[in-house]
Amino acid sequence: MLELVLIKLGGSLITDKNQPYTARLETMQHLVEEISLVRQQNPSLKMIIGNGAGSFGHQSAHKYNTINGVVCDAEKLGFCLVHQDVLDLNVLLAKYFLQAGLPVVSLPPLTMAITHNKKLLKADFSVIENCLQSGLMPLVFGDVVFDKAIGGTILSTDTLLAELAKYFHSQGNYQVRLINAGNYPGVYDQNRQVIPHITPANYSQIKAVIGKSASVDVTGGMIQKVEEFLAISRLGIDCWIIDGNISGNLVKAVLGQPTLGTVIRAF
Ligand SMILES: Nc1ncnc2c1ncn2[C@@H]1O[C@H](COP(=O)(O)OP(=O)(O)OP(=O)(O)O)[C@@H](O)[C@H]1O
Ligand SMILES: C=C(C)CCOP(=O)(O)O
Repeated sequence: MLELVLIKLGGSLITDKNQPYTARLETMQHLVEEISLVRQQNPSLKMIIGNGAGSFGHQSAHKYNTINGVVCDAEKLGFCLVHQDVLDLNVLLAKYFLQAGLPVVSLPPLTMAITHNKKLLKADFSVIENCLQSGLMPLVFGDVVFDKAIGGTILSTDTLLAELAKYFHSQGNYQVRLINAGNYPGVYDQNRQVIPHITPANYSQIKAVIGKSASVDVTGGMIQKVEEFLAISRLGIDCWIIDGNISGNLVKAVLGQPTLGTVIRAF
């Protein structure tokens, strides 16, 4: 069995979500160093990296209401501007990976996925497969996508990584896990204590305390994330939500060692 870890570097972590268009460059560099350490310690582990849009794409996506459709000329221009914003942030991150000697290839989801009324309709992940087979690291991100019903919308990194996790899990030769590193220590309960485990069995008691992002965010914040991850956890894909600011946390989580945070699993 090959081990595949999908890693989301949250927009809340790699940008300051309360300051439009403000990247956290030192944090990016540090996260890249951690992923570099993982590769040194386990060269056979496959990784797919995804980065959130943070205070880049969420700003323009909010301004143009892109998630709800792309019909008029202003919305069409908005679609292109959002795409450019997510590319701009992704380029900053990609450069750190390449400087560290990690073979990442930036792959815009716009070119691989189509939705219908915001739900994934078709996806072609062959380029991601080819990357993994060639020993390269696919680097994806939340993006605009064409939508058969409403013209265009937003596909979040969380949704894309969950789809990719399902896709590779269904092939049967990968043991798949997902790690979400953010600017939060995990999922909080009503007393701001981190909930260690979320399962389909305890979710109904926890749900009420999980909400949207406090910043400009069009893709649903923590509640959307937890529900995406809960859905794939039912297939046996374990998902961790961890604090990416704590040095060494990402390395431990990706290598499968005990890590502080919230784990979402089937039981
Ligand atoms: N119970 C909760 N526990 C933790 N965070 C919560 C909770 N309820 C709401 N939130 C909010 O959700 C935010 C996390 O969602 P957000 O989508 O901003 O994260 P991200 O994936 O890192 O960012 P991006 O979407 O830009 O990639 C937190 O910063 C917090 O404001
Ligand atoms: C806002 C855009 C374009 C992408 C959102 O992706 P996310 O930051 O992973 O939720």
